[in-house]
Amino acid sequence: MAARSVFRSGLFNGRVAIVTGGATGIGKAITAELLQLGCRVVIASRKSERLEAAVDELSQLIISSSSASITAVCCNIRHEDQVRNMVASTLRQYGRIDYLVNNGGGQFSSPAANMSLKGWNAVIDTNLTGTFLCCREVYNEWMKDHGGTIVNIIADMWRGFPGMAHTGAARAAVENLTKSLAIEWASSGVRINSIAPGSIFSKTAMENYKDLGPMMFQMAVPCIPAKRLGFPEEISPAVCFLLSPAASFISGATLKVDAGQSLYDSVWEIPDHSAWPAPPEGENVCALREVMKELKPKL
Ligand SMILES: CCCCCCCCC/C=C/C(=O)SCCNC(=O)CCNC(=O)[C@H](O)C(C)(C)COP(=O)(O)OP(=O)(O)OC[C@H]1O[C@@H](n2cnc3c(N)ncnc32)[C@H](O)[C@@H]1OP(=O)(O)O
Ligand SMILES: NC(=O)C1=CN([C@@H]2O[C@H](COP(=O)(O)OP(=O)(O)OC[C@H]3O[C@@H](n4cnc5c(N)ncnc54)[C@H](OP(=O)(O)O)[C@@H]3O)[C@@H](O)[C@H]2O)C=CC1
Repeated sequence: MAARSVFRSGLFNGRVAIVTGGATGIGKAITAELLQLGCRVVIASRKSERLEAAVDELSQLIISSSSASITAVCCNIRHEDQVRNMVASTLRQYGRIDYLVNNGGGQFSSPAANMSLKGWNAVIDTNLTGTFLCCREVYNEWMKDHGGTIVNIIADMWRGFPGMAHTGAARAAVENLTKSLAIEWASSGVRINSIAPGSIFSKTAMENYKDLGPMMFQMAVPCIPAKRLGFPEEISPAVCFLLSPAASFISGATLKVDAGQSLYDSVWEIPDHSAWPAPPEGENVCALREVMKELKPKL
């Protein structure tokens, strides 16, 4: 369960949020914090047993005097009809949608050369097309006429994402989509921003990678200036901030929540090799050869 929110209790009283992937990991922390702030939250993802368990657990956070509530709807964001149903059923239930958090998503780890078209498409459809469908549907059905705020969860793909090239491409595309929609939908009073988390540990995130999971998260630690992993409760306050009136002049932006990881080291090792094309011959190459003779530099 999430730590207590630092925001003013009641900040989101009477507001309604959809959080995709809201039953696990980062999404669960976002849901928990929104509930503590009085929001009525609809969590949406594919697996009904996860949704039910989260509703049972997180409803215990709601104190009797609060306007908060939590309900769930099964939705695979890759399917347009299910996204339409998620939005329509939220509007039937609550009559408004103030916030959309596009958090549902993920990928598998594989060198790009080994990715099948099916695997590539699964990741692009989930993270890019799914996010687009949710944004478009919420906008057309509610936010176009009433305004609202959207936060897209992306990833640390600023230097590419070797080992997860499909998700790097999809998340970079969502960052660009965020900018386009910030302009197209400004006249409706819609703000839209992205959050790019670093390596954030949760049991569900780790288990997605099966046996590789523990090692992947462990390998990331030396590449994080904080020298530790992040946790979902370190992402949710940033989401609440961007949804809140404190961010009323922020749109089309991306907030990195990564302890500086994107500025630092990469887990992807490039083996020593001699495959790179030789430099053009000339006086500088000759001079370097002379100077570095003893060190045997590669040219
Ligand atoms: C390195 C850097 C460290 C970096 C350091 C570590 C930092 C950690 C960063 C963490 C980032 C996170 O996002 S953590 C969050 C993790 N959580 C998630 O990813 C949850 C959601 N993910 C998923 O559901 C799946 O990963 C996803 C592929 C997107 C969807 O799967 P589905 O089964 O629903 O999709 P389908 O349409 O059936 O297609 C699945 C196809 O995908 C391919 N596929 C799926 N898993 C595969 C696998 N392990 N290896 C190869 N290919 C695979 C196959 O082609 C599958 O087809 P067949 O061959 O026919 O089966
Ligand atoms: N953990 C990390 O280090 C980082 C995570 N992220 C991103 O943050 C988000 C949350 O991940 P995290 O909490 O860590 O991991 P989790 O695996 O716990 O969360 C992923 C969530 O997305 C849902 N989901 C996946 N595919 C779909 C789909 N097609 N339709 C609807 N819901 C879907 C899952 O639910 P279900 O299986 O029931 O559908 C699950 O609740 C993801 O987009 C992830 O890629 C980004 C950068 C780093």
